[in-house]
Amino acid sequence: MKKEVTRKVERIDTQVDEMRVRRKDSNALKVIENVFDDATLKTLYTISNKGIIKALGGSISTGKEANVFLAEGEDRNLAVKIYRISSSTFNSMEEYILGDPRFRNVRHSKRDIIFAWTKKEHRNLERAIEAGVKVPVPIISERNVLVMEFMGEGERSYPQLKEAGVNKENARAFFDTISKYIELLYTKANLVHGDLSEYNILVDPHTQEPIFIDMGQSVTLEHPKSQEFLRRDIENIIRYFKKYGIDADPEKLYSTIREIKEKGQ
Ligand SMILES: Nc1ncnc2c1ncn2[C@@H]1O[C@H](COP(=O)(O)OP(=O)(O)OP(=O)(O)O)[C@@H](O)[C@H]1O
Repeated sequence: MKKEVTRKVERIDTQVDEMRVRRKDSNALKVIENVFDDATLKTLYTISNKGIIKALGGSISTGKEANVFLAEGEDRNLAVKIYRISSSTFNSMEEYILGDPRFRNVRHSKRDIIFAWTKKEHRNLERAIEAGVKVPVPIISERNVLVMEFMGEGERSYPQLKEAGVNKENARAFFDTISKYIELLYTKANLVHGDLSEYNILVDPHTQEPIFIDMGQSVTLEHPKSQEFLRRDIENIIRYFKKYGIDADPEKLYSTIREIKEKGQ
């Protein structure tokens, strides 16, 4: 057993090294080193020791505060989101965490905020699923690493809504499902996504089903800015679909969602 674990750990080490070598001459080297600091490598080992990740694959995305990698799981591919400890947007993270009663006891060191943020994304995804919203299934979160279901085919993520071929014929169906998801999140999960746009929604090309992603910043309704965020999410979506002939009133959708919530209380 011990040998097996060592082998897995070595494999991740080699892969990280290979990534470093491959990117040696590029600016991306700095980013890779920022992601795989020693503590993060240790966290990846812990997850690998649990048998969840068998091998780490290529980079899927380098975002403002996190990197997403493909990984080989027990019997399917996984997405591994690693929040960079050296994240530059930490201050805005703090603002979201501090307004959330679920994190009242979190210490305010940068690391603790980032760990809480990772846990928050995991829990938000779980709550979204319970409410009937399609999101990647979270599998484990440890410190700054979140492992989840890979929403893609082969080694490629599903396209973002923006690239998913929305047109005047299919726009209504997309819009209705997305509006329903915003409503379900609010009324059933007590959550507001908080950063919804054509970039944070993937589309399964086989079923044309929208998938919400990036729920680290999603807030509960007690958050002082939850109403502002809900309005903004609705406005972003309505703005996007306007060019495909959907004419919806953001204020009306906002009030409808609030009414459904009040009736259900
Ligand atoms: N579970 C997943 N399955 C497949 N691809 C994913 C998954 N999660 C994220 N991705 C890919 O990684 C990209 C970035 O993910 P996400 O938005 O969660 O990270 P982020 O660091 O917050 O990004 P940004 O800073 O750009 O907002 C997505 O657009 C998507 O292409």
